[in-house]
Amino acid sequence: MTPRVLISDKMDPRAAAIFRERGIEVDEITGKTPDELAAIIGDYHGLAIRSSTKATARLLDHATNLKVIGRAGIGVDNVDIPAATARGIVVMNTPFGNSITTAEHAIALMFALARQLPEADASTQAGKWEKNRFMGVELTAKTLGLIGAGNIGSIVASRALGLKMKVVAFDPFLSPERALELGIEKVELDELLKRADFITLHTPLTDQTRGILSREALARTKKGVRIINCARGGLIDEAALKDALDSGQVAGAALDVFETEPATASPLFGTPGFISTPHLGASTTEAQVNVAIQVAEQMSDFLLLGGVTNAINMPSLSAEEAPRLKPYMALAEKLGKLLGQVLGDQVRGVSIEVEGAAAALNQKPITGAVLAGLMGTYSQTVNMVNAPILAKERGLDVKEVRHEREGDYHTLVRVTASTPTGDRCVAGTLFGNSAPRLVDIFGVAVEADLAGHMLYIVNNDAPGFIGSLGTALGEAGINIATFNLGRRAAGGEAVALVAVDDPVTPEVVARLCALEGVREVVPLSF
Ligand SMILES: NC(=O)C1=CN([C@@H]2O[C@H](COP(=O)(O)OP(=O)(O)OC[C@H]3O[C@@H](n4cnc5c(N)ncnc54)[C@H](O)[C@@H]3O)[C@@H](O)[C@H]2O)C=CC1
Ligand SMILES: O=C(O)CCC(=O)C(=O)O
Repeated sequence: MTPRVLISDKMDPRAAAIFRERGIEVDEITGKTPDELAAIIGDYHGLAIRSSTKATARLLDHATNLKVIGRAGIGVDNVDIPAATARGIVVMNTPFGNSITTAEHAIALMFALARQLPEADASTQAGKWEKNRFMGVELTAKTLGLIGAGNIGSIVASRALGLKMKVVAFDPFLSPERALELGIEKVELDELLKRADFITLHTPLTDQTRGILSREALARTKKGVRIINCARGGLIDEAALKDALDSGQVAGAALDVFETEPATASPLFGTPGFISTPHLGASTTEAQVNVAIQVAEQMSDFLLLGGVTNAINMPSLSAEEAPRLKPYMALAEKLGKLLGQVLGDQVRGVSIEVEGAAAALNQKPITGAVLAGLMGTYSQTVNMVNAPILAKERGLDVKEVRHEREGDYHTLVRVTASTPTGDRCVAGTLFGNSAPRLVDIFGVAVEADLAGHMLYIVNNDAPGFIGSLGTALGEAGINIATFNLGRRAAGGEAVALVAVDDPVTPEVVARLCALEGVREVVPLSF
């Protein structure tokens, strides 16, 4: 059967041309409402999008034939990845095609802020010739504070250094070696806020980065700072930014992205010193050609040949290895995700050991899956293919160890993370050669399926704890699906892995932390 692809956002015509050349039927239907899209999505095997289409769980419920979503761009926050994964839909992005363009937009906005270009243009074209009204600032010798020094952030850094600026960066995952290579200084957020004359944001929107420029953070900035956001709305508290512009704490702000898009109204509009563009970061001919060609090639390869490139939710694989390796990679990714969610930016290195039956397999995809799971908790551009390169760039020390002998399990994958406070180890096996199971978490034996929403809880082993935990979750309306317990010794440290039916909010986490004997609570999702 001929595959059919729907292009539902405005995309360079080369994408449609490639699909047609490769024998795929393609429709370009843009500007549809979610309901209109839901009514037609069932006819398609591929969906090619930019940022306007929201691939929600509701839309995907109607996508009965959909096999692949291709994002012509980087951020996949408009795609419900767990919902796509649950429905077996591969989600791909094009991690590097628009990064130079987006970095250039950030630099353009920095110049626009420094010289008040939009206001000066409007005034001049209104016939006012207000030469004395517009006094700018030089960029040379000023300090640029980068929040996020990944792909785009590092390009911004190189351009800023060319402008003779000093660049400081806050990025917990930036290694000192990489910072040195980029010629920038790695600092803590507070230090950046104190020192930066300009701040530019280049992180994904995650639970850790949401509101990173909060009201409190804005209050700690150098007075007269200028702020640029070409990453994602939600990184800055927009109401607090408005107040900071009004008070003069922030001299200028340029936003390409907003908490709610399209942003057709905002209290920021019309505020002196405020500049905005309608999510134009990636909008150059060059970037749009790059991402359109790349997404169409990747999606065609997948639909016609089964080739997987730049997938967010699936490892790249050859046809013969796939069936044997797939359950191991699912296990490895879950172990990496578990470590990433519990240990965050503490992980300096990982050792991946395969034992028993696992030792007979190609270890690279298993390592790739561990790294993709680990780094996927803080980067949207990481996938099976680029995880080892990114790990190297970030100075993550990766070791692979193979033990042919069998231990307690006929097959085992063990991942040990080295952190400044010591090594932390998790291990899993396959039940029935296919079902991943966690069997060891930080030295405590358990037997747990890592799936859906979970809670990792460390508590003092004491009578009554399980009851109070169940009551607290029940009061929050959260249903427990499964409960796994383990402990180092009676009366010592105990670990609970609780699968729950719904995500656990930070408020509920805070309530659980307050229960007697609780030492740590981390919400997990798989
Ligand atoms: N305005 C636009 O049109 C465009 C926006 N973007 C957005 O730009 C952002 C960055 O993209 P890339 O550089 O390609 O991503 P990337 O994944 O290469 O880099 C993100 C960086 O953020 C860092 N990071 C993660 N959590 C952090 C935290 N809590 N604090 C500080 N740093 C943290 C990561 O370590 C990483 O170095 C993404 O959100 C992407 O969607 C990308 C292209 C176009
Ligand atoms: O496609 C676009 O215009 C937006 C690009 C973007 O935000 C991204 O690639 O993350």
